[in-house]
Order: sequence, then structure tokens, then C-alpha cells
Amino acid sequence: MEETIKTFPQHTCSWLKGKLTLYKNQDFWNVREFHEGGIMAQQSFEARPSDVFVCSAPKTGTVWLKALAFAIITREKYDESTSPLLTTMPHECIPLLEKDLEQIEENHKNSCFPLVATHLPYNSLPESILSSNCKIVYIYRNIKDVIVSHYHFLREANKLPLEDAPFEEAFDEFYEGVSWYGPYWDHILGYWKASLERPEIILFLKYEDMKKDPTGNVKKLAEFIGFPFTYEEEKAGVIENIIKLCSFEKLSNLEVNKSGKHRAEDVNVAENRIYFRKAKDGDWKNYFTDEMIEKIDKLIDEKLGATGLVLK
Ligand SMILES: Nc1ncnc2c1ncn2[C@@H]1O[C@H](COP(=O)(O)OS(=O)(=O)O)[C@@H](OP(=O)(O)O)[C@H]1O
Repeated sequence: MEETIKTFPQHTCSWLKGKLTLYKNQDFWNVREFHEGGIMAQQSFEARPSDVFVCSAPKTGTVWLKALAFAIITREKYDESTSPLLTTMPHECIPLLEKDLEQIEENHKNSCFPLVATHLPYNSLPESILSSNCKIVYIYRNIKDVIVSHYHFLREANKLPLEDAPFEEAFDEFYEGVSWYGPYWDHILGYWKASLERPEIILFLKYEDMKKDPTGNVKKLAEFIGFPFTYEEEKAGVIENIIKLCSFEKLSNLEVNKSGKHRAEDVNVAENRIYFRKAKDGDWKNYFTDEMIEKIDKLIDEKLGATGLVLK
């Protein structure tokens, strides 16, 4: 498969000094390994109706959503002082469809753990997920903060200091649609259209809304994935405890997330700390010029104006 993928349209990111090459297949850009994993999942993955998919474009709040979903479904077994989230990076708590097929199959055989994560666009999800009517939770975020987050993540993952990685070039590339699992607007649009057709199986969450109203959104999430909180749990403060456990302040200060490594055995090894940067709404204001603001707002109006989604 490696050779086939090398025949796809490709783009080497010059602002990353050529350290990253993305390939385009099925209308989205990705690194070779994750395209391979996605194609393998499409060919062989058999979903179970009880599987719950945590879906997102990168840098939109994936780690947060994973931590919350994990804490919600494991809350009978663990509390905020015993949770595996205290010692394990959230990405390692939920298998990734385009990477961890074996682990997902093991979970199917040996446990009732329902969570699977993926960054795949909706149109590239394995058919069995849709025909099994699996629940899908999707998170999206203001595009400007996603661009800044994407920039820093790739810069850090490729060990480039700020002065060697021009933000303007990273912006232009993202604007042209060349981003990890991008174009970002197409990613959102795929899940958005599907959520209109099948609202009973797709829950749309927005990063900024979750920050404004964590309790309401965590309750909504728990209900949607089939693990609603009881009245007694609400009274006992279980929701607030989960929110605190999964907060940026808590997770980013844990030793595992400060000094651990994600996929330590893998070619794509990354330091856990780079998944926890600032988590601030509006950090883009420190990076965008007026011209960038105008360009991206116009693009989003064109691409997503009809949806009513607000990404500015
Ligand atoms: N617990 C929690 N709460 C709120 N926000 C959080 C949390 N953990 C991580 N973050 C911020 O999310 C951004 C990373 O996005 P993703 O998790 O989608 O990245 S990835 O796709 O898994 O690589 C990245 O945003 P930026 O800080 O703006 O870069 C992280 O800092």
C-alpha cells in the first residue's frame, strides 16, 4: 500500500522545512501512515452497534472530548482519584480507528468498552459504522484557533523553533485546504450534513460552547452515548468531578502529560505535552493580521455560511 499512497497528489510543507509530506486521497490530506490505516479500516473494520465513535478534525478538542467520554463511561469503576486518566494520556485511553484496529477487535471480543476515536472524514468512515447505526459524537472549533493550534502542534512535533516556522506560510497552506485531515471546512461539512439527516446518531458539539457550559454539554454527551447521569449522581457532584478531572488545568499538569510520550514505540512518537498548549479561546488574535482575518472569514462564509455554524 505504501507504494500506492506515494502515487497520490502530495504536498511537502515548506514552512516545516520539508519535514512533513501530506498525501491527498478520498478528498482529504493526511500523512502516509494514517491514510494506510484509514484504508485498512475501510476494508476490514466490522463495527458493533454498541460502538460509540468520538470524531473530530485535529486540534478541535479531541483530547478533551476523549477524556470526558472515557470518564463518563468508566465512572462506576473509577473516580477522580483512581481514574486511568491520571496516569495515561487520553489518546491512549481510547483506540484510534486508523491506527489501533487490533485493539478495537480485542475490545470487541473481551470487553464492553464501546469507545473508538477517529479523525476520518464522514465520507471515509468504514461502511459498517453507518450501517450499524453507531452513535457518533463530533466536536468542532473556531477555525482561527484551530489554525494556530495546528501550526504550533506541527512545529513542535517537527522540533522547529518559532523563528524557523513562519506562521504566514502555515496560514496560507491551511487556507488552501492543505491541513492534517483537511480541508477543515469539508471535514465539518461532512459530519454536519450527516447530522441533519441522522440526528439520532450524530451529536454535534462545539469546543467554545463546552467551555461556556461544561455541565450542560457533559450531561448531553452522557445521555447521547447511553450513560446518563442519575439524579443521585448529579446531587453528589459526579458531573463537576468529571469536568474537573478532564479540565485543561488538571490534565496538563499531570506528570504523564508533562513528560510522557504518545506512541513511544512508533515512528510518529510525540511528546504528550504538545497536545496541551494553552486551550485559550481567541489566541488567534496574537497571530492573525487584518488581511488574514478578512480572508478566512470570507472563506468560511462561502464554505459554511449556509449551515448557520459559527466558526469565526
Ligand atoms: N482538557 C482540555 N480542555 C480544553 N482544551 C484542551 C484540553 N486538552 C487539550 N486542549 C487543547 O485542545 C487543543 C488540541 O486539540 P486536539 O486535542 O483536537 O488535538 S489532536 O487532534 O488530538 O492532536 C489544544 O489547543 P491550543 O492550546 O489552542 O493549541 C490544547 O491545548
